[in-house]
Amino acid sequence: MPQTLRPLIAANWKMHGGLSWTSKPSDFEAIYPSSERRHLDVLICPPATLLASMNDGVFLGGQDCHAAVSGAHTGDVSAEMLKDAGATYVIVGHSERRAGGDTDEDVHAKAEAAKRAGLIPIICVGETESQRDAGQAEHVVSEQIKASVPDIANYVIAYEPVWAIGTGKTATPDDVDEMHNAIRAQVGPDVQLLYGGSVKPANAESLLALKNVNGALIGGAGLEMESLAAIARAAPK
Ligand SMILES: O=C[C@H](O)COP(=O)(O)O
Repeated sequence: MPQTLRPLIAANWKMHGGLSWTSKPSDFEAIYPSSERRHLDVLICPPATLLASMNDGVFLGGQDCHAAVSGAHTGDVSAEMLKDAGATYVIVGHSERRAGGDTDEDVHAKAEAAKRAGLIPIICVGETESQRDAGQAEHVVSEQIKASVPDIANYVIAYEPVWAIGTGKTATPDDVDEMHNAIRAQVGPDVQLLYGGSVKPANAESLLALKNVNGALIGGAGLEMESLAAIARAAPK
């Protein structure tokens, strides 16, 4: 089925990588040249320490931000700092940050901070395994969206079932289809919806072919440029 929204293939490197890895985005360009991928966008979200050293033909993003512009917030990075270092996007509300204490209200404030700084927030939502088993998945995700998404025009939603992250368990295309159709009905036609959770080259095509899946948020398989490129190549043209 034709997609109306441009695919976004996003790699979240989490706490992996160092300065010796800075050749990787240029490796990506060699493996899958931008001249062949004008129909999609590729984003790499490295650790903040690497952002300023990367500038190789893909979009860059942060993995989290503080809601304030600056101040006495030891260890934090503001959206403005990410922008200054070359970011276009920032992930907010990743389940690994929510597990560390981020509430929907925090995620809402961080998404507003992203807009203030001129970044596009990728707002993550997703249910736990016990919530899914209890039949609450759609309700949980809908409530997270209501509470986490501010009144801004330009944002991305990443649906990441917590039980599928880094586990090798991928939601079935039917499960993803059902959830993404529900999210689409809630947020309207203009918001890119990414699926995340054990996306690999082997399952990317079936997930990216779904009508309301407009890209992927990739953890482990996004660390290697070959597998990231294979996933990107699976996106519909
Ligand atoms: O941000 C990415 C997600 O947490 C997915 O990670 P994963 O692809 O390793 O399951």
